[in-house]
Amino acid sequence: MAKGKNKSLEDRGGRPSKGSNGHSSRQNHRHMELKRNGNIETKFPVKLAMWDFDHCDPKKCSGKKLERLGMIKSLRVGEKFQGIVVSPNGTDVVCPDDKEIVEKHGASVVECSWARLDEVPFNKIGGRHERLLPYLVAANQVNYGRPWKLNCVEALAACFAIVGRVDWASELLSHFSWGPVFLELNKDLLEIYQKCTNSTSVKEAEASWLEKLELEIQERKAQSKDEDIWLTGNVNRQMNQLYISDDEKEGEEEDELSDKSKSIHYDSLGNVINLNSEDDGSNHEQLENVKYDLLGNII
Ligand SMILES: C[S@@+](CC[C@H](N)C(=O)[O-])C[C@H]1O[C@@H](n2cnc3c(N)ncnc32)[C@H](O)[C@@H]1O
Repeated sequence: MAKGKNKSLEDRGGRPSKGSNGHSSRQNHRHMELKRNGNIETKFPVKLAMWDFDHCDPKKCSGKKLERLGMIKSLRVGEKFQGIVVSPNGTDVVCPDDKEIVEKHGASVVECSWARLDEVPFNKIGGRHERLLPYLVAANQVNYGRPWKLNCVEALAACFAIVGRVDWASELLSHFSWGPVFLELNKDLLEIYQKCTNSTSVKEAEASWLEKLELEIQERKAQSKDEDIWLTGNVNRQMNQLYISDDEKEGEEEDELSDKSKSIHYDSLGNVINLNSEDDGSNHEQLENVKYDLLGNII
C-alpha cells in the first residue's frame, strides 16, 4: 500500500476518485504511477485527453494504449475540455482555422464503442470546440478501409494533420504498427484539407472529393461488367493484413456488425441507420464477410 505523500485519497479514507465510467478506476492508479515516474503530460507537446467509457477491451483500445504510454489524460464525466473535442457530437468539422486552439489547448476524444454512442452522456462531456472529422479512411486493423469511423489515435492524428501539425500526427501514430499507414492512406485528402481555412471550406472540399469518388466507383463498376472487382471485397482491408503484427491480430476488437448487414446503410458518420428490425446486433460472426466500398457503404 502507498505510504506518506504517495498515498492516494482513497488510501487515506477519502472519497475514491472516479473515471468517466463512474468506477474507482485503475486508470487513476496508473496515473499516479506515471506521475511518480515523472512521465505524465511530458510525453506530448500539447494536452491530449479522453473521456473513457470502458466499452472496449483495454488490450485492444487505442485510447488506453496512449494512456499506458503516459500520453493522454482521462477526463471525468462533468469535466469539460478547453481544446478541440473530436466527437461524434460535433457539428462543424475540424479545419485549419482550429490550429490556434489545438496548439494552445490540445485535443480530446471520446473513448467508447461506436455501437454504444447512445449510452454516452454527451451533454456532460465535451466543450466549446466540439468537432466532427471530415471524410478520412481508417487504417486501424478493426475498421481498415472504412471511412469516418476512426479510432481514437487516428481521430487525434487527423485533427493534428488537418490543422497542419503532421509532425504531431506522425508522432502519435508511430506508437502503432499500422499507424503510419493512416497518413499514407489519407495523404492526398489531408493535403486538400490543410489548404482550406474554415469548417465550411473543409466541408466543400470533402463534398467534391466524395463526388469524385462516386464517379470513380461508377466508372469502375461500368468497366468491370465481366470481371467484377467489387466482388473481391475491400482490397484495402485485405492489404492491411500485411501491416498487422501477430500480437495485434490477437488483440483485434470485433466490429459490432451482424450478418444481416446486407441491408445496412450508414449516415455520414458511418452509423447504421436502417438496421434490420429483428437484428439485435449480437451476431458478430459474419464480420469478415462484410465489405465496404470507398464511400463506406456495405457492398
Ligand atoms: C467511438 S471511439 C472508438 C475507439 C476505439 N475503440 C479505439 O480503440 O480507439 C472513436 C472516437 O474517435 C473520435 N472520432 C473518430 N472518428 C470520428 C469522426 N469521423 N468524427 C468525429 N469524431 C470521431 C470520437 O471521439 C470517437 O468517439
